[in-house]
Amino acid sequence: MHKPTAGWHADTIAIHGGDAPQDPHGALVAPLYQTSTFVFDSTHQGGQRFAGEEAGYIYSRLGNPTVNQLEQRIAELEGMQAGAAAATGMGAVAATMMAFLQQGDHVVASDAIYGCSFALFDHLFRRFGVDVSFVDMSDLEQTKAAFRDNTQLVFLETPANPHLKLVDIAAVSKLAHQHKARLVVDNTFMTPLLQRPGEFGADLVVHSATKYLNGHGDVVAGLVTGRSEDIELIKFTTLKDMGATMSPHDAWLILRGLKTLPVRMQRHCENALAVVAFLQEMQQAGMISRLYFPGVNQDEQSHESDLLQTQMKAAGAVIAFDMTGGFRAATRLLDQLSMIKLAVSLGDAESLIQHPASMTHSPLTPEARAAAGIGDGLVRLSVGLEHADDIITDLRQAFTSLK
Ligand SMILES: C/C=C(/N=C/c1c(COP(=O)(O)O)cnc(C)c1O)C(=O)O
Repeated sequence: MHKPTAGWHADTIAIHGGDAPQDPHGALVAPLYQTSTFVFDSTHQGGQRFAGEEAGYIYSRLGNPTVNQLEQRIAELEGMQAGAAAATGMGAVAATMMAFLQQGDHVVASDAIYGCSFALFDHLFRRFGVDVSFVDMSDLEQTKAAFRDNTQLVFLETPANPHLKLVDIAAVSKLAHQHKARLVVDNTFMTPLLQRPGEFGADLVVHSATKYLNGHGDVVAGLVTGRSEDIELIKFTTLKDMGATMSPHDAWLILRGLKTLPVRMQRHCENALAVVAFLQEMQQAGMISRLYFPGVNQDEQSHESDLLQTQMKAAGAVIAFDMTGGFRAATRLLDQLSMIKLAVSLGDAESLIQHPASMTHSPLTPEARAAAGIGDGLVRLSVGLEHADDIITDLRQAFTSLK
């Protein structure tokens, strides 16, 4: 039966997007194809499939019906032509970047990115002869100056991990394309519900699906979307041969999580605004020296409020703040919380809090951490789906205990 996907809202695509594998029994939820390999009718058919002469599945590292359904759904949500699924967010980042790089190439990367993405670029890529320039992409002149004749890729996160720095996707995309480079945007903190980087010139959009997309803290996975030819290259060179493909079971869980993504993002964002208001009280009380949340520091980046209007539908639900008392105060605060969990990751139903300098961004060199403004007093909070009052009550008792 033809599915009229054109014109659907994201809320509908999140539930019905992607072609469900044919099921003879009419199951509402497509069966999970938890299989490593697929049986051929004949030797000839097997050869035809390997040769690409006949459509059909071969082996789950090369493609799987459940995984394909997810890849199609995330591509429809991002408004991109195609998608590819990876075992982790880092698998998606690595497979995407390496599909377009070779020894002697150059990458321009934002200096505000997740610690392991920094480590992949700064440690691993350099070992294989790819040079990376890390720049403050809120400074377009500095960004422009970083390009070289051999620049093949530009990589950024916005809002960036850990303190939500915003980057003008359209402006950086223009610079990338002027230099015949592709722009890769990591959209993990927003999801396509709040931001679609492809609409502002991103060529490839990557996600840690571990976070909001799955949203239940029970999967580690990654996704990338883009033009069909780029996604094919990623799927059938780096992902296939690096072996960083997603399991069918993880894809099935993420398909399940995506159904509630729209309502979850709405609640995450509502809760975050209430928590920001409380943290602003702590800032006025002198316990927080600086609060990071899109649109909060109007003085710093009025351009930030423009971007919040033009490329984002909401500010998201990750908040960061510098404790006035530095590392010691940050440690005491985190250790005092009871309902909010002291754990890395983000985008789960449970509120999670962590210390970037010693945890998620510990792979950064001290110089890189300083350049990215990640101090020892910085705390990052992923606001969950609990009742906002209960989140605030837990924070309030922890702050009170510091007095
Ligand atoms: C512990 C992990 C955290 N982040 C991860 C992450 C990844 C990498 O995603 P996998 O962890 O490989 O699924 C990619 N892109 C972004 C913006 C991320 O925040 C964390 O920050 O808490």
